[in-house]
Amino acid sequence: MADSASHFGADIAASDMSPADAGLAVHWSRIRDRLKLEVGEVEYATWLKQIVLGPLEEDEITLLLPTRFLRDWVRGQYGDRLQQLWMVECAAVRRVELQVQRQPGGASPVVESSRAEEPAVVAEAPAPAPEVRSDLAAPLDPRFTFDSFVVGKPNEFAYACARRVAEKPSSPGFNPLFLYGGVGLGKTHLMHAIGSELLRGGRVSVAYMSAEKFMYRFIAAIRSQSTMEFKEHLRSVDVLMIDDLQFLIGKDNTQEEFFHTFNALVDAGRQIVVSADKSPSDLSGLEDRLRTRLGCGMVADIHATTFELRISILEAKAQASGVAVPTKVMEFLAHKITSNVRELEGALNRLIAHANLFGRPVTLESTQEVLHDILKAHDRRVTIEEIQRKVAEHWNIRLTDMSSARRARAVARPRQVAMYLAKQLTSRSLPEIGRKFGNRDHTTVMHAVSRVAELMTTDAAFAEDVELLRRMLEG
Ligand SMILES: Nc1ncnc2c1ncn2[C@@H]1O[C@H](COP(=O)(O)OP(=O)(O)OP(=O)(O)O)[C@@H](O)[C@H]1O
Repeated sequence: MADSASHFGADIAASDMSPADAGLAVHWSRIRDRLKLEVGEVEYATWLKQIVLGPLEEDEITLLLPTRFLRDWVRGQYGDRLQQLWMVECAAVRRVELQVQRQPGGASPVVESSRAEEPAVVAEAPAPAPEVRSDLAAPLDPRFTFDSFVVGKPNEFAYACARRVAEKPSSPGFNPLFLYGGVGLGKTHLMHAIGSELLRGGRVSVAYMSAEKFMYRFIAAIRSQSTMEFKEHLRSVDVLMIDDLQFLIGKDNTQEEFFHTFNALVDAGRQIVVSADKSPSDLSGLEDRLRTRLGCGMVADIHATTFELRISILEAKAQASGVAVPTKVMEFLAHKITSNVRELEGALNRLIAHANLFGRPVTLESTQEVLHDILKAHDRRVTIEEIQRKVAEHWNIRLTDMSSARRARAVARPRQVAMYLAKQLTSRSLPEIGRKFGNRDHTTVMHAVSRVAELMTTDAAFAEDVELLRRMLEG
């Protein structure tokens, strides 16, 4: 720990660390470790090592770079990734701002904001980009293997296709392999797994890069007048994998270049693997001829995770970490964090780091404490209309009776339950709730809330009904 504390200190703009700064430093350290793994030591040392953590203001974290050139380059190449990593790592951060750090001694403020005078990133990209020639592709993350990929209903087809390509690249019907699905569902993981598997078998050359990187590398090659080398290099690989193809939408020249590379490779019997957030036919904004070609091989989608898959993923990741995570905690997380695997994994990693750091077991209570910010962000916002609909369905009454003047118990009791749940599950005030129930007075709502609470203590079946409704509404 002493080691990492001094390491953080060196990377924080202010020298005195408040507890909030220390928390940010821990987040930043994890993000840097992750980036290092993703981009490799050399690229990290060249471009990212010099970033210094700046202040968090509202939901915007500032990262400082020593020169304008570096700032623009980092923004162009890694801006989105930094933003994604921060959002997953720290729920308080929604935006990342990259700024130039002024040298101390001048009268100017410590940082120079430059959003308004934003030059196009590409326009300021470095003239000769040495790695365009030497290191075109991004390194593969050694953790993203087929073995570490948890298979379930939502991803079994994509997994099977990926395995097939890794075993027999360029098989008819599987070229190109087009993987698509929402954010953080495992597309990149599967692509890296294909690459690692192929490299393990030797004899093939594999190039993996994000579409965004493809674009920057292409533009850098134009600037350094090395497009021929760029083209030749890409056309010499056995397997080309391009991640997040949606980034090419609207980038006509780069699309054109990709289209030609694509054709040259497929015609030469090489394998292409592409990922995107939508299917080829839904990627409007891509040139038609490219879309058509992308859809010509195997198109496999990764669906949103199910509860069962989330549990299996948590089990596998917890087991790999060596930290005991109770089933109850996994069920709680799988229930609460449904958006994507990246967030689920981030939450689990935080719990594990916490348990290791303090030598305490993971419990439901510690989970709620350690993850309070993430859990808050995932709290479902239930509306009064949803509550009214569910309650009306449950007792088989008309939705309009939620606001009608009818006082028969068969109608009045469900209405009271809906008011009770509206008070429990939303942040609406009593008068606001009253208004949604046919302009009733707030005292009527107050009466309904206490009546339902009272009945729940005396009538077990009724209490069960209300609890069931609450669970359904909380999602
Ligand atoms: N089925 C799975 N088994 C194990 N880990 C998974 C699975 N699905 C996703 N992950 C993990 O979730 C994280 C996010 O996955 P990945 O980066 O592959 O998502 P993605 O679909 O490429 O997202 P994006 O659209 O943001 O590029 C990774 O750490 C990955 O290892």
